[in-house]
Amino acid sequence: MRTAYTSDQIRAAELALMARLPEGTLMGRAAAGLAAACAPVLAERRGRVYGSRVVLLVGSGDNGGDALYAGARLARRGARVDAILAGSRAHQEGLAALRAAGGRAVEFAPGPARELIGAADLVLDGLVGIGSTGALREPYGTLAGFTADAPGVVIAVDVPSGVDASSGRVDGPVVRAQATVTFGAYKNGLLVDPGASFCGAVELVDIGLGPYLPDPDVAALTGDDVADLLPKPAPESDKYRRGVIGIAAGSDTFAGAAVLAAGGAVRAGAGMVRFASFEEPVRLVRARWPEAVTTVLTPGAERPLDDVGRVQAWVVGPGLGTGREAHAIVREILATDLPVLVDADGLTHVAADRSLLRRSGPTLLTPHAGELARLLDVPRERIEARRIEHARRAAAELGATVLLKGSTTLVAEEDRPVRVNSTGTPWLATGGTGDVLSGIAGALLAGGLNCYDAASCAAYLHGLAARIAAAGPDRAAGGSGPGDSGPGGEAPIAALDVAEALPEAVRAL
Ligand SMILES: NC(=O)C1=CN([C@@H]2O[C@H](COP(=O)(O)OP(=O)(O)OC[C@H]3O[C@@H](n4cnc5c(N)ncnc54)[C@H](O)[C@@H]3O)[C@@H](O)[C@H]2O)[C@@H](O)CC1
Ligand SMILES: [K+]
Repeated sequence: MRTAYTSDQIRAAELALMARLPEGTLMGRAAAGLAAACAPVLAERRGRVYGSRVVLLVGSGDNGGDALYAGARLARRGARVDAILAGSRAHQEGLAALRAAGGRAVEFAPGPARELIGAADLVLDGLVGIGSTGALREPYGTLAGFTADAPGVVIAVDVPSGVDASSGRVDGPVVRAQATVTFGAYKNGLLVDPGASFCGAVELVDIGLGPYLPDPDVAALTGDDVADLLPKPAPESDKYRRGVIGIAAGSDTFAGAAVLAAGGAVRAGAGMVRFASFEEPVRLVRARWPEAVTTVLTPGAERPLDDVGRVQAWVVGPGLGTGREAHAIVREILATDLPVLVDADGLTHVAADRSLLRRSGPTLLTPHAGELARLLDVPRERIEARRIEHARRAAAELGATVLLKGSTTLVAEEDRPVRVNSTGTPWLATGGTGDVLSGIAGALLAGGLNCYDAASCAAYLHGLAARIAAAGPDRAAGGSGPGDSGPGGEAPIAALDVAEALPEAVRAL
């Protein structure tokens, strides 16, 4: 499990640790780790540290102090190090250390700053770290802008300046780093978009904070965690014990969603899939997934699902439509005390009538930002900008587990860390992949996982399967850290490809 924390949590842990150590110890550890991460970057560009050019962007706080001390270490190894002092003050001991090591420091001025950055092999962003509040002020914003054209490598100190460490929010100018060297523990903003997309590869430097950290605010499952959580068939398992998932999806207009949701469930290992819907989706599901047991629902029936048979969990909503008949299906399913996953059109019914969510069984909602905007009556952009906050709020307000889809998918449940998914590829942003995700999560619910684990394992497998489908099985296994997904060398995928790659994803865990 990879865990992450808010700035306040980190600061409290640092204070507790600092109280037991001589002054300056933590910053010394941080700077040593930072310099150690920079040296190979310089060696790669120049053959060695000696003679390379390093520019430090130095803000007025301790983040700048880290950059100055690391710069001093690199200067002692023969790098030419120039610090650009952006704040009204700078960390005095750090500045003295840099000067003593032969480094130089200049006050910010636009022309010279741009020239220095343009000539640097490495730019260290030490403008602000966990002490940042709000959008970058001037001249920090201008300096962040200059780094966009830097020909050298940009490494962020602790957090890319402009990214809010606690939320991942980005409100204005921001440093886009190729790598981020972070101290003590991951910060939420390094794992959650939009912040995560500015971090590059994240390297964690241990400064001894571990014993002082509280329960994490955010957590990311690893492949090992998912392997441990996944229900496994035992020798005595039969299809009922492995979990029967009921899926109510598709309509005569949107029949394809049904095939995709059923495919996700079949390939994710459901013991049995019972599929119930209107005539056209049933015909298509039967043709594509003969494994599914299908029921055509009687239009206008008072209890449309009476003939479906027993299930252990339900998925309702993908492509189901927003009319009266669909509403009756959603209502009947939510009236059971079974675990229910509500997606897509199902969420529209729930947004129009929240009383549907007052139920005895567990509920998993799987909205994208637009659907969550309707559920919470909040503008979509605000949700995109503050994803952790809104996923958490939705879970509390709606009394459900909430899986918020997006470039970093989040799973929120009251009183638990928000889980952030670390797998995926930009190629996943294509129609129908959400329906597959519903089927996977539904199969895991029916298999006995609770909503929180089913949602986070489903998101992980879905992202991994997408990578495998996009990259080909030989290349895609392994590597599942945030920020290391990318479309390089990958090919477009269709939603069913993701379902088909699920067995390979499970094998690769
Ligand atoms: N506290 C500790 O024990 C350790 C802290 N470390 C470093 O210290 C950092 C935190 O240092 P600080 O608490 O001094 O805070 P920062 O250095 O992150 O930033 C605070 C300074 O930036 C200014 N500032 C805040 N928001 C701004 C904005 N939007 N635009 C422009 N200026 C802004 C503030 O006026 C203040 O002077 C960490 O991120 C990490 O890099 C490390 O050395 C490890 C040990
Ligand atoms: K920084």
